[in-house]
Amino acid sequence: MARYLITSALPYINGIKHLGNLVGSMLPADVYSRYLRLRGHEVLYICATDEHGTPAELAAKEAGLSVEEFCRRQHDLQAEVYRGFALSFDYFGRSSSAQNRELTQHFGRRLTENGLIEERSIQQVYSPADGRFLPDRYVIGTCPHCGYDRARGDQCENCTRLLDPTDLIEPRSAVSGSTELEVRETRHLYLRQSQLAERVRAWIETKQDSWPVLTTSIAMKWLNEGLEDRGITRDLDWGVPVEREGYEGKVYYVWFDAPIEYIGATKELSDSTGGEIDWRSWWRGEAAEDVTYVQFMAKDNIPFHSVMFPAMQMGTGEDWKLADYIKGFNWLNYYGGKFSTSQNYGIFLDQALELLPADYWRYFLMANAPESDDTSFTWELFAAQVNKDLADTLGNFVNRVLTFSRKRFGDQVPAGGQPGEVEARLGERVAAMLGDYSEALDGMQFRKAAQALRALWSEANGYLEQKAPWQEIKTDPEAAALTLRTAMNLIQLFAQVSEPIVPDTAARLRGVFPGLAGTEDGQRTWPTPERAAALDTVPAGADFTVPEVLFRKITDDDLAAWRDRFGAQ
Ligand SMILES: Nc1ncnc2c1ncn2[C@@H]1O[C@H](COP(=O)(O)OP(=O)(O)OP(=O)(O)O)[C@@H](O)[C@H]1O
Ligand SMILES: [Zn+2]
Repeated sequence: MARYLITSALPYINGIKHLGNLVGSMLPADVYSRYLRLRGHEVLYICATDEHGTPAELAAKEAGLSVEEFCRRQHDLQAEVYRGFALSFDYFGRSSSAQNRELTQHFGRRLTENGLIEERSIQQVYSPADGRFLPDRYVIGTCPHCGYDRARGDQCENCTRLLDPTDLIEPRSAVSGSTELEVRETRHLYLRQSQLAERVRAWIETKQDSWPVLTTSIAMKWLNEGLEDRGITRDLDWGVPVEREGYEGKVYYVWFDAPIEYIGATKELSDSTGGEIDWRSWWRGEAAEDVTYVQFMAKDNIPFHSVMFPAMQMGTGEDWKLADYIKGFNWLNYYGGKFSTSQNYGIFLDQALELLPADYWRYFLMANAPESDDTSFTWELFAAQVNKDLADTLGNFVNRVLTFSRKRFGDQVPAGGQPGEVEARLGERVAAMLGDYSEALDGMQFRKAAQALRALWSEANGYLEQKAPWQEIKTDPEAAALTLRTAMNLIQLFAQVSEPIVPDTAARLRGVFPGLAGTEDGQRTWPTPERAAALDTVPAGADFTVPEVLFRKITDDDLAAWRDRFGAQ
């Protein structure tokens, strides 16, 4: 048994997230966590809402709420939606917590003591029309590197380069649209990343062979462009206060405190258990030496996690746990463009759950995860895969086997004769496919994992077609009984191994054999190849029940209505 610390990029607080956020961070982290738990490992899966920064402040204002109240409500709404998607966080915290404030200030102090934070007088964009200094992302203009005309003052979404607002060509205020911007002098703290660049580079170089190319290439691109010192304070009220004279009305930049919240949330959990779970044992020095720390995020977040956060951790001179693996994702697009919360574009998680239960989405998203490239959600593809893989392959198999067996042999698993050649070969193939599936999950190859799971479902259908118990029963009821018992063992295997990707369905499949040992929470395990090949976990005579139809088909009418509702072109 090993210890795994898993974190997924923190969802920002500005509204319910969309399918892109889910597939690019939380869902793969959940699938991996569930798999590792079934493998018997000790897993701590941590996530939280990212609550600081100007967008939260502005959204609160628009909602007529104090920013504290706005964040509290939005946190609860997000938490509820994630429960709906069966995300198995061990803790879902809040970056505005007292724990995070304390840790962020601690990081600030340590970095200052080590000479890695310095004060600079800078020119900052002030908008007289808005009566305020504009935070970087609230200045919009043309990217000097690639010419993208809606680049934000902190980062160009198009070429991922980090920017300063004053780099932008033809800048304007994102708050009021005003182009009458002034540049005024103000003082801010800078993280001297340039001093840490070589240490970070040396660290990334040790990961070149094992991390996804997407991750290391983005990290290296950043380092090769020259790691510049980065402003880490902002003129805002909402955030972690900077403990320094003259810094009243300034807070730490949201990208400074957000990754620290991975630690903060662990401490929130630790405190909520009265110290029973010791946060230090996951994050500090020797106590955390046996921990494997895996982070999940999409590509825009990779620079912060592969370079800036580790630089901060190293810069403290303390023994913080660094990421052992960073799994990065490309974009999931919705028709022509990127899903976007701020543009209200695509399908949002609450809407998705109104249409269909979580597993339909979870399966589709993992089968189409944007791993090697961007991928697209289309309603047509979604309907086709749900209908074929979930309804026709898995759902139909389960339903046919159980209803037919009940009709001919009653409410217990029929005995039948000894497994023959066909069953032996089936067992071998199933074990091999399970091997592929496990390997894909071990390697965090989620598309491959979903494919391998589908291959197992499909193998079961192939077996049933080949044996055709509805024919066998006419001449050899014993043979039909053997086929059905074997098929029921496949159902039981699916109940075990489908859990990471479609956990609610797995729970319903466990309900098929209510008395079976080892199916309770905390007792479930991952089958060994031998156990999978034997196909004999469910004995003859065991009770079974027939579940309601597992997956409903998406009809042409559904498709038309959903395309219409969400806009699809
Ligand atoms: N279309 C997408 N496909 C895959 N991952 C995405 C997509 N959009 C956002 N993400 C990821 O979701 C995670 C949470 O992001 P966050 O809440 O900050 O939203 P965001 O990136 O600002 O998205 P949006 O642009 O929709 O507001 C991050 O890891 C981010 O990279
Ligand atoms: Zn650009």
